[in-house]
Amino acid sequence: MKMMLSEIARAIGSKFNNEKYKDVEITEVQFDSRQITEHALFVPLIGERDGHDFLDAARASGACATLWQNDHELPQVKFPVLEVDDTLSAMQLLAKYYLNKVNPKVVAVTGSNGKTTTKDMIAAVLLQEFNVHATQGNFNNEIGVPFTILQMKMNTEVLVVEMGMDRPGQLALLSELVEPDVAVITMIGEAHIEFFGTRDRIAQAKMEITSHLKEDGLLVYNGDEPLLRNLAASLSQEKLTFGFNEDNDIVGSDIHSYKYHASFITNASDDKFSIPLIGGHNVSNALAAILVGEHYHVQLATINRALQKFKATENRMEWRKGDAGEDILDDIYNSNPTAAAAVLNSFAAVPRRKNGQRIIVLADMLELGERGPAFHAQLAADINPAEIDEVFLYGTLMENLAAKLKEKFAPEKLHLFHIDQQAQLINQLKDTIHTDDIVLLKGSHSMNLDRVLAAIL
Ligand SMILES: CC(=O)N[C@H]1[C@@H](OP(=O)(O)OP(=O)(O)OC[C@H]2O[C@@H](n3ccc(=O)[nH]c3=O)[C@H](O)[C@@H]2O)O[C@H](CO)[C@@H](O)[C@@H]1O[C@H](C)C(=O)N[C@@H](C)C(=O)N[C@H](CCC(=O)N[C@@H](CCC[C@@H](N)C(=O)O)C(=O)O)C(=O)O
Ligand SMILES: Nc1ncnc2c1ncn2[C@@H]1O[C@H](COP(=O)(O)OP(=O)(O)OP(=O)(O)O)[C@@H](O)[C@H]1O
Ligand SMILES: C[C@@H](N)C(=O)N[C@H](C)C(=O)O
Repeated sequence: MKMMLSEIARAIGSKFNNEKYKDVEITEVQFDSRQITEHALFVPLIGERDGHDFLDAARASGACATLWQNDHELPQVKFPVLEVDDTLSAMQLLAKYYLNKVNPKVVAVTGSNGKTTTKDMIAAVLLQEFNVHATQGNFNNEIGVPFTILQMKMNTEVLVVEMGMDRPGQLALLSELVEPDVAVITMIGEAHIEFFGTRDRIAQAKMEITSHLKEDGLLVYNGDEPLLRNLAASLSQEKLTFGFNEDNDIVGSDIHSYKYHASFITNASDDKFSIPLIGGHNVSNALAAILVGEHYHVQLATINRALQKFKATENRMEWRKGDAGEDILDDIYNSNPTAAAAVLNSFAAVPRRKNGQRIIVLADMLELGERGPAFHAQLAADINPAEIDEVFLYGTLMENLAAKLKEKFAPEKLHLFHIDQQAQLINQLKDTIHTDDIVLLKGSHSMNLDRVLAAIL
């Protein structure tokens, strides 16, 4: 971006500490002093710590102006300070101003699972024909979405923005901020169900993404989810569905999941598609991306090529090489019951290497509320001793799955380890894993499987 401070002040209804700063040029907006480059407007946010305490660090890194919450004592500095009531709200207001100034088409993506992957697929498809800016990583909340918008280049034609939520009302706020031209809902699972109680309420919260969908906008959603079909029925805007049931607008079929890719066909053409991720769930994500690509008149053959070579964000079913030579399927970004079941079935379909074993490492799935223990036990349905040779379960909630598996399978049938301490898990894995093994790692973000991964890479 490139904006003068005077324009920014007007956009957020703020005032300067000194008019002489009005022509200071801003090319970056950043809330973290550790990430600042230069010509940045620093936005001090209040979290566990107070960002206002890092103004000196921000200036040392190249910040040339700062917002300042007016309930904090003004800094006595010869430096542009723009006072505001709330720095996060001001950043959101500035993002909305900048979005209107650049005026790209906006594709907003949400869903219990698959947001980041589907966002990456859509961005790869639209990049074939447009200047695209997309959410980096998983920056998908009330901080991440405005931050993503403010990172956009002035020549952006399409913004592909991921929107996450874990409470009602959050997606309505983000929908109002971006006013999507296209809204995508990948699926409804159990992510964060602790804060909703039922999948119905999760679906209602996800549908908030359409609260500010443009009148001539489009909703693309998973038509295999009855909750979404029911909620979408009353929407006035155009709707398109994707899925595997015949009553969808685009139907995936003839799915083959291999080690490094999955292939499928659709009812849209005779073309065979291939994506560099495994599992039917990723085919579902690709179907959504095909619909969005076609909506923006990208040729099907071009869409196909883009999907074949798209790069997924790390820790999403990413194959890595372990230090013993084993193949590790890294799916550690997050976990919840539907995602875990989907990945377990995809992993079980990956052929063992010669003389090698299939090993799974599952860590607790968090934010599932009082049914958390039952959700963990239910994963036993997706673990078959004929397909899985070693099972490592990590975390207190995984005790429920361990108990269920012991109930189902005699010890000699299934090598099962339930471990509470991460250090012990690492040691046992190091003792167990051999060169020709394939290993799946999956668990909630807060279980920090990244440390386990780092120890065996
Ligand atoms: C508040 C904040 O900005 N935190 C970011 C900060 O973490 P840190 O621990 O440093 O924050 P503090 O609270 O200690 O510090 C307060 C501020 O001070 C700044 N600061 C600190 C130290 C310093 O030396 N200099 C500083 O300037 C600091 O930046 C704070 O602003 O830094 C981390 C590393 O950069 C950031 O990761 C952290 O960001 C928080 C987590 C955040 O929300 N970031 C968004 C950009 C984001 O989108 N993060 C996503 C995860 C989003 C997510 O979980 N989504 C959910 C669904 C949505 C739920 C929503 N309600 C929610 O709670 O998020 C999902 O399921 O996907 C990501 O990181 O991937
Ligand atoms: N459509 C889907 N249905 C079920 N599980 C999925 C689907 N897409 C992805 N997953 C699983 O969820 C994991 C996370 O995928 P991704 O990061 O794309 O989802 P997300 O919605 O962005 O997650 P988060 O809410 O944690 O940000 C994947 O590695 C895979 O295991
Ligand atoms: C960070 C938060 N939105 C989230 O993803 N929680 C999961 C369940 C976790 O932290 O593991």
